[in-house]
Amino acid sequence: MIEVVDLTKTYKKITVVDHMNLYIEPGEIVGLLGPNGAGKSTAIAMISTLIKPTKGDVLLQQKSVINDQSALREVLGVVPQEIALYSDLTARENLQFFGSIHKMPKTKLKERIDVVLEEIGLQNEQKKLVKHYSGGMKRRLNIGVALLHEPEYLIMDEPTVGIDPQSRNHILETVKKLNERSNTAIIYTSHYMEEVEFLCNRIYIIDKGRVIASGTKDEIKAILSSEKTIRLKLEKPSKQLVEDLTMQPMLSNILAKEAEITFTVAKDTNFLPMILTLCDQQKIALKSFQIEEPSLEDVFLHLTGRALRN
Ligand SMILES: Nc1ncnc2c1ncn2[C@@H]1O[C@H](COP(=O)(O)OP(=O)(O)OP(=O)(O)O)[C@@H](O)[C@H]1O
Repeated sequence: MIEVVDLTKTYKKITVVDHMNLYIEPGEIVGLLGPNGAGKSTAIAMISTLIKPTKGDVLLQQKSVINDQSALREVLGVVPQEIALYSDLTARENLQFFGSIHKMPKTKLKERIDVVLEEIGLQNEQKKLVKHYSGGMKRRLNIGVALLHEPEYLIMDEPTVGIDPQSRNHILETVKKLNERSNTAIIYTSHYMEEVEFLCNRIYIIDKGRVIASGTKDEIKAILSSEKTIRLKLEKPSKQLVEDLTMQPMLSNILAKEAEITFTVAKDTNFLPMILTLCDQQKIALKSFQIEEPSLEDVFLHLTGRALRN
């Protein structure tokens, strides 16, 4: 098990990771969900011992790895947010180069490269130069590099940023299969709620360097058990209606996106007559209204008053 205890990082008096506590057990997928700048990358740079914490500790099997990283490096793979590949080499050559850093024996390395190319779905493209790869293929190879030494734990820092939806799905499926087939434990950071919901057994919601909620999806959503989320679909966007809704004390977390408005209300509130009256007064056609299951996005909004993504 890897444990993070009161992990803190301060740059020039600004605390960007603030007494963070979390753990990951063998074989599980844990999500760190938070908006840009929440401190996720800084936290995982400390967990993977790339930077030193100002305070706190990282433990592997209850032993600190801050001053002696060797045991952690053997069992941990890190997929950085930035692509770290040689673009004038092929995929196979990149894997050979990074494998040689791990000082793996030649035959073992060849075996691992074949397995990894299969895991990331690049067998047929392995002889292409990386500079001719799509963004999604580069991201997959970036993951492959971290898998060469068969890590028990893998940290992935926003591995789907900046790629098309199809490549994104491919990466999500790769991560899921990797966990199922090899039982690799994964710490997955993202600001995409859908990815974290799809992949993770447990989730830590991070904001301003702090863990503001943690648990299974159901445990986290239970934070909102006394509220319901409503989605209104209008014929066309209405600024006036959004303003009027904002004035209603029974509604909170009002978000408008084009002709859709969402808000939360206490579970037993009868809000519908008020909405119908407002639409009637302003001659707004209401296409539909739905009561929704709360999402992790709603929990974030409830806890911080801000949306996860702007
Ligand atoms: N070396 C540094 N010196 C000063 N401030 C830093 C440094 N590294 C990070 N920060 C600040 O720490 C905060 C957290 O950054 P971090 O990259 O960890 O967030 P994040 O959640 O990973 O966001 P993103 O998804 O944008 O990478 C940001 O405000 C950032 O500007």
